[in-house]
Amino acid sequence: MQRKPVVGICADRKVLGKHPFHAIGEKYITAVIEGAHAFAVLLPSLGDAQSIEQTLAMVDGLLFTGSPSNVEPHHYAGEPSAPGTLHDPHRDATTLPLIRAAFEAGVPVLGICRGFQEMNVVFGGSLYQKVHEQPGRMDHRERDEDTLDVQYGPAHPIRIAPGGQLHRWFGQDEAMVNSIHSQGVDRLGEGLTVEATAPDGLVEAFSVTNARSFAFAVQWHPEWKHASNPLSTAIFSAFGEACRQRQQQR
Ligand SMILES: N[C@@H](CCC(=O)NCCCC(=O)O)C(=O)O
Repeated sequence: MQRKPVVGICADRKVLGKHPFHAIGEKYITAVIEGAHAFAVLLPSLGDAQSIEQTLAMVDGLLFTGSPSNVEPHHYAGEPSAPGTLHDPHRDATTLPLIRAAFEAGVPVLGICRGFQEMNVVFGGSLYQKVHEQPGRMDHRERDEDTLDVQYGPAHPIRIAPGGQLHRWFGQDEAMVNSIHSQGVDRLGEGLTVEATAPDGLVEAFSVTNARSFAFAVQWHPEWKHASNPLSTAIFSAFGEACRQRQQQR
């Protein structure tokens, strides 16, 4: 039997009822299985309770997903969050060091939405906490009253940087993407290359310059109905291929 590459997906820690759970949106799991043709394993967000070294030895790639929670601002010297902001410190304590270690070990990393923001922070970047309150920026949030198909449907165009990895995978200069975020890149991290921007100039995708392997992140949600979206297919195919190459090296 041809074993598939193993992709670890870090969970959100959330309290359901009276107990904490570790949860991952099914759309991320199915996109790894179907889009990257990989074997998905769910990783708990318990900080250093589990060894990063052992995690990296078990996987051929890592996916850092979106989440309604925000990265705690102290990780990027930001102002305290507005009262009532949802955070997930257990996830921060797990993903931020894991992203750094994975990059240094040459393990393929794909970041989506919150995962994109986590990667920017790991490389020394900062976040707008409310993009829509920034002069000249669009409102990148979804509308609560809309259906999922509308929320995750096309919301705005992106300009894809000529000569970049995304342009090489996708082959076009523009695409429509969904938009489900209140936070966004303020200062881009060190050693990151912009791969796509929104009409208001907000960074929508970046790669890690000179990375040993796949190290790419997007602000939008390519996992949503990925198979019917050529841009999503291009991203997950490239990620899956990088994970297969890692698997062959193990
Ligand atoms: N909380 C951050 C990131 C937003 C985000 O990841 N949204 C998706 C949530 C649901 C899903 O996983 O699809 C922000 O507000 O910018």
